[in-house]
Amino acid sequence: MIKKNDLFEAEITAMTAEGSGICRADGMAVFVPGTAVGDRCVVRVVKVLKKYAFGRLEELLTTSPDRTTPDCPIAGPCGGCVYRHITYEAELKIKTQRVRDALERIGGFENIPMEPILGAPSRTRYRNKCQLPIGLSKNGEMQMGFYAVNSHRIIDTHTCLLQPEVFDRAAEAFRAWQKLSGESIYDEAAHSGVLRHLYMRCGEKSGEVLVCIVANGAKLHGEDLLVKMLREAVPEITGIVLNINRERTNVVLGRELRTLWGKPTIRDTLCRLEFEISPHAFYQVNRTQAEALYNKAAEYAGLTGAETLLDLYCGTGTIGLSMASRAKKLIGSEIIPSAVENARKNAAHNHVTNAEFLCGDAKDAARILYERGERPDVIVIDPPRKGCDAAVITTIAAMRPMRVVYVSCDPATLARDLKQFTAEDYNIEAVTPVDMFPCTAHVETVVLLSHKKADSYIHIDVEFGEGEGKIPVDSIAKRAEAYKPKEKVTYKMIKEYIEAKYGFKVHTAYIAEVKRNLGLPMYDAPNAVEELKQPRKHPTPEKVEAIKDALRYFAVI
Ligand SMILES: C[S@@+](CC[C@H](N)C(=O)[O-])C[C@H]1O[C@@H](n2cnc3c(N)ncnc32)[C@H](O)[C@@H]1O
Repeated sequence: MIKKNDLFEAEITAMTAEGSGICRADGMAVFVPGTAVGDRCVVRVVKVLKKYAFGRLEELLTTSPDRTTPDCPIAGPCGGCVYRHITYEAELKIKTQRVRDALERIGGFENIPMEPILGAPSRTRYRNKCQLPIGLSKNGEMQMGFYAVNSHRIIDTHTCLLQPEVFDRAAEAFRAWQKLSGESIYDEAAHSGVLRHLYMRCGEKSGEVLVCIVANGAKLHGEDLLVKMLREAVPEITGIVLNINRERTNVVLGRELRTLWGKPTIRDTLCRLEFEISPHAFYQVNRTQAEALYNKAAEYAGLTGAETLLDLYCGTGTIGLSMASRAKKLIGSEIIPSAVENARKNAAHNHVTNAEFLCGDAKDAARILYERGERPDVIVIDPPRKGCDAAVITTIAAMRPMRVVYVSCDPATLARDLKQFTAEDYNIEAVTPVDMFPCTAHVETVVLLSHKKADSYIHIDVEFGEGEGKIPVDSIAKRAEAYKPKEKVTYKMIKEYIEAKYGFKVHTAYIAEVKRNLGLPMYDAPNAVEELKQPRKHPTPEKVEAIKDALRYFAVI
């Protein structure tokens, strides 16, 4: 049995979803970051759990043919680019395999109709947004850059190959201003000091740049000087704003904004539509690949101009709006009110007159639309990482659209949801992985589902509710319940995951507190309830994030 600090020699044979290489020692899987399939290496055991272990690469004995020299000096410690040490060809193969594996193992599908992955034209400088945390070094100097892997330790960084070069210039001007003005730096532990984050957005097509300083206060020392220095160094800047965030939180942006100069938004063009983007608005960070993804979704939607299109989880409406000219009617639905407001504005700004946007949980929105008698011909769904609520899929199936286009950012929850769709009479017609975030572990997938009996179905209208001839809403909930994942995620699993990944322990009560704040069911936490009887401190923001990460990992959220 291997134990911590053991050294062993092994070959990397596969990759985890997070981009670590997998090898075996004493029959146990060991995950080693920074390795590649085909590497033969000496590994030091860092942590041993019941079923797997974590290791550190100590020495590379034989290098994988997939390896390439990382072109970024902080690729290792930063941890953002888990694939910068391998070729793009190899990265795309890994991402394709990840989608295939999830569909086979979780979904139980065979003969998957996979199309080639849509790779990106560039692995560098593709992001149009950055948020750089600011902190103090041990000798009291400002540090700005990225958090080291699994921590809140800032790695001072002057360039990031994922971000446009214009952000580097703006960041340098900001650093120079901080030295001159002496504005204080935020201290997370003490919740004191002013400068928290430098947040920037740029319009790839418009060339506009917005610089947003996130501060623990409503005023900066030397605001005029800041505006002057930024504008002189970066003439592309079209707006400089101050975001006020006085909360003890890991959330980057506060609610309040004050414009220091120029305009508080930027414009960008996506699929021939123009979008006005504020610091708070959701917008795809890789515009070029977002277009590739939307074009594939539009191809799968197969609109002719006669259809009603429903865009569930529509965010600021971008996917649906990009297809609106090819549909008779577009209905978008989204849970965040400000995103719905943005979607309506985006529609008006682009003279789209056949669109309507609703605000609400997808589950309720789908049911309300069903009850209203809407029978969309095509439904596009683009849910968050946790996938769709089972009740959403059940109601979609009751609407019997000809086609469903599922856009997913997590192959595991996609596979789970596709299993339900196929049980609800839908066939998987095509699957295309899309690489939206080269060098990182993320992969998006677009799937086309079509109704199994599209040519021969009888249309039955069903009324939800109580009374004769109506279907009780309860029965939908029961049907949906049957599709919920069966494996029970225990507190122990969450604790083990966090200890392995972050190196610290968390109380059951902390997990329970985070679950309760997220509105998750608490029935499986008798110990947590006991522990909560004792007065206890609340988890630190770092622990809250670690717990949420674990809940996401186990697909609880
Ligand atoms: C992956 S984003 C997709 C956004 C949009 N389709 C786009 O491409 O820009 C998922 C969206 O689902 C929304 N969302 C999350 N949970 C939801 C729910 N339960 N009901 C409705 N919308 C939800 C999020 O606010 C977010 O805008």
